Amino acid sequence: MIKAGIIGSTGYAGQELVRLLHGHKDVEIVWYGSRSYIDKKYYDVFRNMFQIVEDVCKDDHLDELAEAVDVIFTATPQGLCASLVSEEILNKVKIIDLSADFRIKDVTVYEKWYGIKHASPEFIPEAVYGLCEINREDIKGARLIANPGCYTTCSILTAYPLVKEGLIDARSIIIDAKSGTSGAGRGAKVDNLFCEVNENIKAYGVTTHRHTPEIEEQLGYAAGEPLLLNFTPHLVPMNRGILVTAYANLKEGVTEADIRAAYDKYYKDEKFVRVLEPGICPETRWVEGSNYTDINFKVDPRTHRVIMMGALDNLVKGAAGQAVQNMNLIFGLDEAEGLNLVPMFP
Ligand SMILES: NC(=O)C1=CN([C@@H]2O[C@H](COP(=O)(O)OP(=O)(O)OC[C@H]3O[C@@H](n4cnc5c(N)ncnc54)[C@H](OP(=O)(O)O)[C@@H]3O)[C@@H](O)[C@H]2O)C=CC1
Ligand SMILES: CC(=O)N[C@@H](CCC(=O)OP(=O)(O)O)C(=O)O
Repeated sequence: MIKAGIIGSTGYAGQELVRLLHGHKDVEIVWYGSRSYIDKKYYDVFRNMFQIVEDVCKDDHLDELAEAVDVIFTATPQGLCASLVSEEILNKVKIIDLSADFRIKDVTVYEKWYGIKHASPEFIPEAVYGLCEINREDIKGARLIANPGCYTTCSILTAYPLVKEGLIDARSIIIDAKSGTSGAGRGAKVDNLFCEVNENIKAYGVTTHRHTPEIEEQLGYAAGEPLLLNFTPHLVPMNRGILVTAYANLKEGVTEADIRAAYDKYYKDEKFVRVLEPGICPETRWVEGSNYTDINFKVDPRTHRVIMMGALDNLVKGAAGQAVQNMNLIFGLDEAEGLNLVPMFP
């Protein structure tokens, strides 16, 4: 049995990790980390866990935690994981970080976009960007995983095959993305109150959102050269879900068949990426509660652009599901163990 500890088990991403790991036959959660609910029963925080989880929430005594578990998930605000990582800890346990601390390879870029000082930049080079469909082999041998987030997973998976195959002008990409409110976390903020979010849709972080350099970096690797793009997120009044609509100029002579062949090449054997039939647009409701990313595209012959579309559940493939997928790879398990979740509706 793999013993797991979750720092930040009482946040939105952390509670989803608890739910998924409970359905995982090879994992036992032995540490429910929290900051605000120490000594409280976990089910008193999340009543869906009544008679399922009897444990109490614990403070994060890292040394004790590292002795007790094989893997630590950090589902905590930016900067926290970086402050915990050390050679000693990594020699004892694997760390799967759901925050952005180790996602960006250039620490000056991280510090500029996040506005915080990185506490352990010496571990950035060894961290593996845990986008399983793209970095599977590297993940298997990793001690430290930078688990990609919701907007970035959806954006990168949606555009990756066309960038990698050189079918689009990679410098012409525009990504318009929408997120449900759980993407903003459980902490109380005026902007996320019901009356602020309900019956409204708004763009935010325009030209400045911290996910922009992460998407640029990863798609830049696929393109074989650095690239710049526009990324505009929107907050929409639903609980879960990310929808990406991305636009790019097609290279001369590229056909619809070329594009479909590229998606097939990268995703036809991928369990968690579903390329939809022609004419069907991805919708968040058809992936909710599951680890799937649904993807499709349409060519506009008038403008000679391709419109790429993707949808996923921000708390599953965009966070906890992807973290479990990474853990499965690291520990040599079936990649889909604990993740055979049928999307729920409504
Ligand atoms: N929400 C989402 O859709 C996604 C989130 N992520 C990432 O996952 C991480 C968590 O996000 P999310 O769950 O939304 O956030 P929440 O605000 O919902 O939860 C944050 C968690 O971190 C804990 N925490 C906060 N500060 C500290 C601290 N100083 N020491 C220890 N624990 C602390 C909180 O504990 P307590 O409750 O006890 O205060 C809580 O359990 C973030 O880095 C986020 O970027 C990634 C992908 C998607
Ligand atoms: C709706 C909302 O506020 N979303 C968050 C992103 C979600 C998240 O937690 O970020 P990561 O995916 O990088 O982990 C934001 O815009 O900052």
